[in-house]
Amino acid sequence: MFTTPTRPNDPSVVSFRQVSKSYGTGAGAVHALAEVDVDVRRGEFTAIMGPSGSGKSTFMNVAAGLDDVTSGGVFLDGQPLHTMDDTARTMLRRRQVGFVFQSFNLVPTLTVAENIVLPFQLAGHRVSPDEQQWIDHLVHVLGLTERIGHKPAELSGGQQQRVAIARALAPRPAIIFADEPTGNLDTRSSSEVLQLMRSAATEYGQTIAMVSHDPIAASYADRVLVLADGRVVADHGRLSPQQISQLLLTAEGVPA
Ligand SMILES: Nc1ncnc2c1ncn2[C@@H]1O[C@H](COP(=O)(O)OP(=O)(O)OP(=O)(O)O)[C@@H](O)[C@H]1O
Repeated sequence: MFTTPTRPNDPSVVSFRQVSKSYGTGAGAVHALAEVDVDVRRGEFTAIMGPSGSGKSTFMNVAAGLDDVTSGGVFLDGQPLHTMDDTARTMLRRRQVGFVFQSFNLVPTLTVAENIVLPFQLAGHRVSPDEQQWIDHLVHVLGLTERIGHKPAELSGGQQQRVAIARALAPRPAIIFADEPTGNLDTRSSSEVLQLMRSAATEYGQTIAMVSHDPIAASYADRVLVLADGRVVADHGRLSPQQISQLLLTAEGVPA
């Protein structure tokens, strides 16, 4: 029915084909996503913006296979999430999706090193020498070498988020979803974290989709998507914070 799924060499990592997601039925139904057709392109850093309730979290949850669609097709790295069962989606997510959250979500009892290799352990996968080299490289470029044996509570917020980014990048997933990654950080740590995500896309070709309300954060992205009432109402290349603020003001006034 949906004929253009992504494949590993395709330019899209996530494809939405006429995706709708509703909560409830009848007059009281909420259409969190309404016939969304969009691709998240490989190697790009995409910002997903929009007012509260516009569907950003739903977009991310559906794209990551955490939530079912009501109708339409969702492809993640060429795999049709909408036809897969929970177990298959979980396996795919463990291999191909990294997450970075506002609240860092590190395991408090584990060291930095142990947190970073956690995705490998959850997938029941032993870290190969090549993967260990990559992890060592990430730890170095993310400035975590001195902190490798520390627990999260002994780190600043910015350092904790850098650990979360290392953990997300370590398995080289097809895509990293970042949900307000700078929401709990001061200005300086925010710009460090955003610059690191920017570099991950430019230098490693890492695909990143970031949900954010912040025009400054979104100005680091290659592409800015704006949702309103469950629809994509704007789709732009790189923009300045001022242009993004203006875009949000306009987009919020766009009828669904
Ligand atoms: N589990 C649910 N049950 C019912 N309605 C829901 C549920 N989850 C989300 N919604 C509704 O779907 C719409 C989109 O919600 P969503 O959380 O995706 O928006 P958002 O853009 O991420 O908002 P915010 O910026 O406030 O986090 C909202 O109207 C919300 O109330």
